Order: sequence, then C-alpha cells, then structure tokens
Amino acid sequence: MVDQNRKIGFIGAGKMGSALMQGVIKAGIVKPENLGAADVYEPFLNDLKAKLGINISTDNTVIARASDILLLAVKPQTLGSVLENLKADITSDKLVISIAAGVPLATYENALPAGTRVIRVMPNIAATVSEAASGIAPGKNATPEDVKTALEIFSAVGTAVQVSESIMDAVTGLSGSGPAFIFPVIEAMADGAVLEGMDRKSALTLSAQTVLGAAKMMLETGLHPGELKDMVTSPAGTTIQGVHALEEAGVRAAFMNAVIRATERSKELGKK
Ligand SMILES: NC(=O)C1=CN([C@@H]2O[C@H](COP(=O)(O)OP(=O)(O)OC[C@H]3O[C@@H](n4cnc5c(N)ncnc54)[C@H](OP(=O)(O)O)[C@@H]3O)[C@@H](O)[C@H]2O)C=CC1
Ligand SMILES: O=C(O)[C@@H]1CCC=N1
Repeated sequence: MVDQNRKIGFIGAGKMGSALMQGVIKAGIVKPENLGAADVYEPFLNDLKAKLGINISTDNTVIARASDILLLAVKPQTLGSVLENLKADITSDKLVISIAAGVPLATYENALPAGTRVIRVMPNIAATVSEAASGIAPGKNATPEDVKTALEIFSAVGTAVQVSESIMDAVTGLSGSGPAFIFPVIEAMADGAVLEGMDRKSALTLSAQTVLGAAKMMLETGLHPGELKDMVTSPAGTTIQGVHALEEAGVRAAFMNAVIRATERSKELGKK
C-alpha cells in the first residue's frame, strides 16, 4: 500500500490532472492534506481546493519542493519550459511521474538532474470514475519500488499494466485516446434508437449500459470477443443484420485506423 503520508504534487490541474486527483483521493492513496496541485489557471485550483481540500499554488516550484512524488500533467508542448523551471527543485529523493502523450523518458532524464527517477504513464480520463486503463514504463533510474508505487497509484484508479517504453505510443493510441473513440459510438447507437422513436435519455442510458455490459462481460469471462459476439447473433436473427451493416461500413478498419493514427501522433509529439 502506498504510504498515505507520502506527499504527491500535481503540476497541471486540467482535465487529466483533476481526474487523477479525484481518483487517488477517492481510492485513499493519499490524504487531501498531502496532495498539492500547481497550475497557471487559478480558478481551477480554487475549485479543486474547495472540492477536495488539497493544497494549491500557482508556483510549480512550491508544489515540487513539498512533494515526494511529482506527477506532471501538463501538455507535451508545455513540458520543456516546465522541466526547465523545475529542475533546480528535483532532488534524488523525489519520484517524477509524467502522463504527457508522446514524450520519451529520455527527454525528462536529459532535462532533469542526473539520476532522476522517472516513470512514464499513459492513463485515461476514466480515472475520474476509477476505471482508467494505464500503461506504465519505468525510466533507467526508476527502482522496482518506484514501479510498485506507480502501479499502486494507477491501479487504484483503474487497471494498470507495466509495458516497455517502445509500446507507450500504442498505449496512448488505444487506452489514452480510446474513450473518445467510444463516446461517439455510444451516442450514435442511441441516435439509431432515437430515430426509431425512443426518447433521448433512455436511449443514451441503454446505449452506455450496453457498452459497459459488453466490456465487463469480456473482462469477467475472459472469453474472446468473437465468441461473445457469436453468443448474441442468432441465425437469421436481428443482431447479424446489424453486424452486417457494420462490416459493410468498414467499421473494424475505421477503429484500427483510429488507434494507428493516434499512435502516430503520439510518436510525432515525442520528436518535438
Ligand atoms: N485528456 C486526456 O484524456 C488525457 C491526457 N493525457 C495527457 O495529460 C496531460 C494533460 O492533458 P489535459 O489534462 O487534457 O490538458 P489540460 O489542458 O486540461 O490541462 C493542463 C493544465 O496545465 C496548465 N498549465 C499550462 N502551462 C502550465 C505551466 N507552465 N505550469 C503548470 N500548469 C500549466 C493548463 O493551464 P492553461 O489551460 O491555462 O494553459 C491546464 O490547466 C497531457 O500531457 C496529455 O497528453 C494523458 C491521458 C489522457
Ligand atoms: O489527445 C491527447 O493528446 C491526449 C493524450 C491521450 C488522450 N488525450
């Protein structure tokens, strides 16, 4: 169990930083008084302080100095200046975890003092509801204890797996970006039912629950998705008609391409 008295500081309290902060507090990974957040946008910080009772500052170095674990949740494009500003305050007793898409471990290891322990993580926005899917890749100075800490933090807000850094861009394309591929699917299936006369609220509820149920069934039974699909498709029934419509539209290729394109963009971000 992660020591609840360890101080965790977030640099960046936007969509993902605030999702993770809510998730780790909910999971009891850290006490609110041991959690700090820095951001350039003060209203975000004030909201978080009011909601979660955490410490806040608009000065990144204040939060960095007070933290044992520093979680970087700023955009990849902002990261260079953030690291430059923080490097004097990153001492060897701190663990740095970054969730920035695309940015390689070497960027942090080169920008921060020699020997800095860094872990690259790609979670997703479902951390808000403790259902994130995260990949974790340790840098060259990270210890097995650091990996355990990162796995504990990100397992507390969903499911976390250790991967090699070479696969992190694919994790970004799949689970980092993936929720944005599924939300339109939920909306579009609901639209189909609305077109057939169902009220919008019921349609969205049934559509979301259908996606949740399908995912849960796969995770809990361990069955292959093709086998599960076969369980639903009665011969000459309703479902196979829908499956045919999806295959005609090339939906499988479209989803593969979505993950591939997002992965390519993650690789591009890492080259900047
Ligand atoms: N959104 C997602 O689903 C996921 C995002 N990520 C990664 O998480 C990181 C954050 O993304 P996201 O939360 O979506 O982005 P946001 O823009 O919502 O959050 C970033 C926050 O950092 C603030 N900020 C900007 N400059 C600084 C600075 N110098 N010091 C401190 N804070 C600063 C921003 O303020 P302002 O807006 O005023 O510039 C903003 O509030 C990115 O690297 C992204 O790749 C990873 C997984 C999923
Ligand atoms: O779109 C992005 O760049 C970020 C990274 C993964 C999800 N959102």
